[in-house]
Amino acid sequence: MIEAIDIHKSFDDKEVLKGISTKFEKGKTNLIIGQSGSGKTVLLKSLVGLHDITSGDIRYDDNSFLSMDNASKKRLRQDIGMLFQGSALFDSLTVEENVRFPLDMFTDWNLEKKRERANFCINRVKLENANHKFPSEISGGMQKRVAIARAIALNPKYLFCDEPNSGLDPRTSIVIDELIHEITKEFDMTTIVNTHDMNSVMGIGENIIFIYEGRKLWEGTKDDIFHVQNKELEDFIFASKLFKKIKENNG
Ligand SMILES: Nc1ncnc2c1ncn2[C@@H]1O[C@H](COP(=O)(O)OP(=O)(O)OP(=O)(O)O)[C@@H](O)[C@H]1O
Repeated sequence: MIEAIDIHKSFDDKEVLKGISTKFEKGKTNLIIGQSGSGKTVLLKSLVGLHDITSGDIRYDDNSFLSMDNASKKRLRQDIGMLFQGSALFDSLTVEENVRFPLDMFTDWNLEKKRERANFCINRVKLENANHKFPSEISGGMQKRVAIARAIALNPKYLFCDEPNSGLDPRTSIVIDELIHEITKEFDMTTIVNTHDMNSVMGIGENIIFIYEGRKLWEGTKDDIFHVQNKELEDFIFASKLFKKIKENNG
């Protein structure tokens, strides 16, 4: 579990996160939703330590991130898998080399063991036979799978995904969402996904927090979200004509 405790984050005199507290649960896909500019990416980066927060705390399984010494932070980083916007693959490396990269960086395993682990991850995301291809030779959806395989290479306890569906068509987006959801269950990870895609919310939203102008305005599950009386959340959900129609049809 990851806990955010009253997180504030400012850039100069601009306060972007205004006191966010929540719990991201283990074995669940936790979604952070909100319109563009609401602070989702700043929150995600703050949670993994890419931004220093202005005040508050972050607890990883009850260990305060701010109180950790450098050695503990380094160990924690190896327990964190990250999936960035785009896929951030290395163009000059093959699929297998991309997936092996964190193992090359963080383990002292021999080549055979690293290849075995990389291939396990590649097979897990159903990319058998793509090992020797370069990113430019595979589709956007396949690149995203490679990025997922790389993110789980070190068998992380925590998985962070920033807009995993950006640039993908709706069908491929569903496949990627389902893959993230499946591996979360399979490896019992605490997964946090930033998204403004309502299809993702309805597909994999087990625990959702809604951010509006740097504040958490609501949290709940996909089953609750349509019954919430909150103007900002309704504006966010029903910005999509499809979801507006669904609501009208359900009375
Ligand atoms: N390094 C920074 N310096 C100053 N302001 C920043 C910085 N990073 C983000 N911001 C500001 O913080 C606010 C929230 O940005 P953030 O990227 O978290 O939004 P978001 O909800 O992730 O949006 P999107 O869905 O478009 O990615 C924006 O006003 C942005 O300009």
